[in-house]
Amino acid sequence: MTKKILTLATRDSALALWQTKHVAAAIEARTDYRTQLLPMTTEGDRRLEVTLSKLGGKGLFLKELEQAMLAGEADIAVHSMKDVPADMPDDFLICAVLERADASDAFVSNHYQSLDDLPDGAVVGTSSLRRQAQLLSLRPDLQVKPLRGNVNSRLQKLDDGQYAAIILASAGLIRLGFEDRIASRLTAPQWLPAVSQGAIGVECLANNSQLAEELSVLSHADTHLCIRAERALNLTLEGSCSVAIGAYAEALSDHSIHLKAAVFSPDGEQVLNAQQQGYDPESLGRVVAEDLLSQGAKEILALSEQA
Ligand SMILES: NCc1[nH]cc(CCC(=O)O)c1CC(=O)O
Repeated sequence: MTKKILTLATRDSALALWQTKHVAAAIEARTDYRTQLLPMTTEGDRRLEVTLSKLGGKGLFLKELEQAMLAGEADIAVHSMKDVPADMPDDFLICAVLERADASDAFVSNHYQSLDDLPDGAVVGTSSLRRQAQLLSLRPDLQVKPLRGNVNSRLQKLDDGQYAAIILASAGLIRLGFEDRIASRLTAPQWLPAVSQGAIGVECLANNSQLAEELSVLSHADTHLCIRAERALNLTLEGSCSVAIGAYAEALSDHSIHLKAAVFSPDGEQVLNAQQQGYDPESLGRVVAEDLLSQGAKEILALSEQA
């Protein structure tokens, strides 16, 4: 019998293609399916050079891929979980989350080893309010300047000399073969990544429960638990990637999860922290979010919406 072919919808950026080929290889190794890719340009990609930080978290990297699944042109879509909004439309579900890679942010510079090495008033590139806020909370003297585009074009802008340093996700750099550009890692608990950073997810139609079941073998149990906790936190905070929320969950040896999260004002002057350990990822995320809300997170996140 010939094997059935699964069509994987993907964005057409270098990073998205790497991630989708990674998922395709796992599917071919662990299921009876063969695979083909359907690369697409999403609205998020078209706006990448302009206004993304305002639009992030609204699923602008997903819509075209989801439409391809509804139209029967694709069976699944592959995403950076970081780009998947916490509240998914009812028609879709995440059927697998692969083992998380390095979740840290990377400090990338051609002249300096770390944040502490930067001279007074140095220009650092990022368009993420979360990264901006953490930079300024640690180093209020720095000048944070916008930096947009895909990973390759952001590195090019650093090399052009517009910035003393830039901040990118370590996972994206490593996947594209740029690990040697990482001068140092900004790691938890001192520095928190975005919700779901470093994790790749597979989305399918909610009514395709057979496929969802078959693809669940791709999932990494501990990663999936951690991502569920972080996403539950985001949902309760009504966060998107355009607001300054940092979160990082870790699975412990007794199968519990530890979740640490923070909410920042865009200028980094206000920082709320919360952390908790628990077994149920959804209630853990909610409890940590409620702790942050009781400390005034709503008011601080409202500052992000205006920024
Ligand atoms: N915001 C875009 C985005 N979405 C996922 C990654 C990197 C890979 C990942 O975090 O899984 C990046 C690039 C970056 O933030 O530097």
